[in-house]
Amino acid sequence: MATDPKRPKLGEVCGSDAPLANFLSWCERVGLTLSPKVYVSRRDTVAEYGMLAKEDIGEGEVLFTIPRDVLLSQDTSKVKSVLEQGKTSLENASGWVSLLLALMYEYTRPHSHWRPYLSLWPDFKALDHPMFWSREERESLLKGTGIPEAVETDLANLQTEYRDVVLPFMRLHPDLWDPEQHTLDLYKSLVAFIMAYSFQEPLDDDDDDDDDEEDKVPNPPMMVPMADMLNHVSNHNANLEYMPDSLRMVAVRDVRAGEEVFNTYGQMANWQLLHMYGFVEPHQTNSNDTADVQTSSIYKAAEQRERQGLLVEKWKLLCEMDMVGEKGTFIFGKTGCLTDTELYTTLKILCMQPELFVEFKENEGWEEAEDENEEEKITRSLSIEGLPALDCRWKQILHVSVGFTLDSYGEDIQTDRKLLGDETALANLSSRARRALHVRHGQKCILQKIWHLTQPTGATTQSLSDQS
Ligand SMILES: C[S@@+](CC[C@H](N)C(=O)[O-])C[C@H]1O[C@@H](n2cnc3c(N)ncnc32)[C@H](O)[C@@H]1O
Repeated sequence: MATDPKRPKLGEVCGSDAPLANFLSWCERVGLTLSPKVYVSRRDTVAEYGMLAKEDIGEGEVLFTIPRDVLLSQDTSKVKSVLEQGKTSLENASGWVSLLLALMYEYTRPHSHWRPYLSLWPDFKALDHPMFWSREERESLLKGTGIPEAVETDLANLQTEYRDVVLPFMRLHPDLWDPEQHTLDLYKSLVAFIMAYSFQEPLDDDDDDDDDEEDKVPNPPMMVPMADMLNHVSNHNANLEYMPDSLRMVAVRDVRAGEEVFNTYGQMANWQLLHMYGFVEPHQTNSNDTADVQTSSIYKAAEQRERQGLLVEKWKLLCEMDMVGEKGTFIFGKTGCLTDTELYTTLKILCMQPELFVEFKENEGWEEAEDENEEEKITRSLSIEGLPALDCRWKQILHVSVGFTLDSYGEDIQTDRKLLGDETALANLSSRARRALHVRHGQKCILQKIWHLTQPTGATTQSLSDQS
């Protein structure tokens, strides 16, 4: 391939980083093209490797292009045909097993086609997702955040998957895999690595049909060299586009020379960032931060209003309508409720007069004509601006359930806030404790706001910092 005279020389961009220089040469050989306006570096980035702008970049400019055959997936790995033959036995809930087997194979094969890329992967010992913390650490630092429960599920699933699906498959192919080398520990590290470094191509929009949206099987994850060098912030400036023959990273706004190029890993709340990627953004800057209220807390709060009444029947109907569930949650973001239709329907039914509820059940739904602006009305009424004007019975249920949620954390918001304001105390915290603090505090800020806005009218207005 001819050398582009505008391209920065390898030594210029990588200093003494031989693995990076090797990876960039490989990129040239396989046709992965990098704009001369960007470079990969470990300096001046938020975390290890990242991409920086060498010159000003305009919105819409392509930063790099990756041909599809450079992607590392179950469809491009050397073991592709074996995985395809065993497809039925490899089907599993997560849909990750085939990629995991492909990665275990390529990662431990000295002459893998992707070796220069694989050599750039971080040391797996450095991965610090909560799945590598002790259970006690998770319970004490992350109580109430939803992470301990999510991690327990992950760990149980990956162990079952390895024992029941992966091990039997490897034993059928001793020429390709060896359980002594491809251990449960390696499998677990690769699960965490896929969580943090893989990409999942969105499903085609063309056959968008709301009815079977839930039946659609998502695309399996894949590894995308170069794209996975980019760090994430919610206020990102680049985005990966999926083209028929290639993938390309495109600037979504102007980037000044010297600035880091940030991809987006999706609209990620801090609990999701910590769970899947092992890091957090400060709550103030993470516009996607959220907090959950368990549907069971709404039930408990409704019980205070309607001990003997129709509550059980109403809840059963809400379950049948898929508005609530045993482990369901209502999600609140910085602008209000994000699961607004579900919460609106729940509150409406819970607060319905008995005669109306009977009528509602008989009619199998609302009698009133479908309002075209209904969705907008619902979103507005459960937004931060709309909450104070909500029906006082709805507000009471929300207020009490949010109070239960705030009580479910290990410590109150003032304790967290004090710690965050004390630089010395903060510096003395372990990195895990610090990241956990950011997750908890962000969630509590959102919940406390909802708690405040749903206070019964006429209640003495306490200042936000007085509330627990
Ligand atoms: C797709 S990789 C990005 C490349 C990574 N920096 C590297 O050198 O391998 C994702 C990982 O980068 C780190 N990361 C990404 N964005 C970050 C951020 N804003 N703050 C801290 N760490 C970040 C996290 O460790 C995350 O698991």
